[in-house]
Amino acid sequence: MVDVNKPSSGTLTREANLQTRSTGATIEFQSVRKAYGSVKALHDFSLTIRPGEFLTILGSSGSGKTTALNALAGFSTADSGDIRIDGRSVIDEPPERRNLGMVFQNYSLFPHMSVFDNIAFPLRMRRMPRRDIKERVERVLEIVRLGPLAGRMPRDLSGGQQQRVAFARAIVFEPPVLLMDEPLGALDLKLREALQFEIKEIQHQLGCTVVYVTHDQREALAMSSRIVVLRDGRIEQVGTPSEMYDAPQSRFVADFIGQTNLLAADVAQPGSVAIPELGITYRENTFTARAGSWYASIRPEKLQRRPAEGPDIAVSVTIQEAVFLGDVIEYSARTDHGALIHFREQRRDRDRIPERGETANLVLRPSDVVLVPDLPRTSR
Ligand SMILES: Nc1ncnc2c1ncn2[C@@H]1O[C@H](COP(=O)(O)OP(=O)(O)OP(=O)(O)O)[C@@H](O)[C@H]1O
Repeated sequence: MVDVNKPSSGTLTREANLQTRSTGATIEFQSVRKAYGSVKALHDFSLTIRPGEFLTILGSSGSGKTTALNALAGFSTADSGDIRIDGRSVIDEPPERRNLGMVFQNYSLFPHMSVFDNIAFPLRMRRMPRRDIKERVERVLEIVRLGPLAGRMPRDLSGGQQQRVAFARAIVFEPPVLLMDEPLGALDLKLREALQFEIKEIQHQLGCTVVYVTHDQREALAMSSRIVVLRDGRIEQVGTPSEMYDAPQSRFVADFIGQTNLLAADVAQPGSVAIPELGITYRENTFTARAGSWYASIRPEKLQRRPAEGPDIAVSVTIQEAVFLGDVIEYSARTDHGALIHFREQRRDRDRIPERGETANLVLRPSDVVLVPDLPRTSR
């Protein structure tokens, strides 16, 4: 029997024979603007989301994520601009005409309806024959592994189970687009990670386009085909998770996505870079950065204790703290020029962990330094 209380590894959903499959839609935001009084929540927001894409809108609180999602859902009206789904403008259509599946943080299940009836609701609204409804709901219950709980009321379910019901209700009518606003925000970390896999797996099989909102960069990296970073209502950068991590285009994105060391850098002429806090100057011909002040973003795993080779840059440090994380050790260390930096090592068997006060030589490849501009905050 399926244990519905246990977070899934994803294998069960794979075994469920999915016949449900929708074709994902293309979504276009065209210069969408929205202000609340003097607060400009969304400035000239333009973005094309491809069919079947898992697109995450990522940003800190108040950056405009929900405003963008609500404009797409039809819960709020854009001040100007257009939103198209498969080429059709939906800007004047009420939410129910847009045919979108939606999942929010607070489950929003109907408390007086059983799990079955909650999931059946969108199909009844669409006047589907009773026999087809039963078949569809049972199939979706199997996908989200809630079959044994079909007769329960929402109040008798755990948070994770309620969220699975909300997810089932959103996918049961096979929508071409699924909107999710912080759907896992109320759950604990372990359950959140298990459901991340499950949602991704099911979306992959359904083929629908997903627009997902979160402020959690780890969740965005784990789930998305592409991420949009919003800052103060503007798009700061759009890219795949690896593009965002490996090639951030601003100090903000470098800092927001993953951990990094951000250090002031001076480019004297194209290809000649000084990072005073590391006490280094080096040449890197692939840099096309213009002369001036930049920030060097160096990911902690790029700093390594190993012999320098060829063009490698060496940095001498004194260990401050070593944090044992099982397979990985994270260190903080002080450079000879006063900067506190972080580096991270995979732990190998029987490696001795250096202690506080020991010196170490770290090595870095010039191509692992990403120079980013410090773009100012925009005024609203
Ligand atoms: N109904 C409203 N009335 C006035 N201001 C609003 C309203 N809704 C949103 N705002 C403002 O618009 C800006 C963007 O809000 P939005 O809810 O889109 O941000 P968010 O990124 O989703 O934030 P959070 O992660 O906290 O939900 C914020 O400054 C917010 O205070």
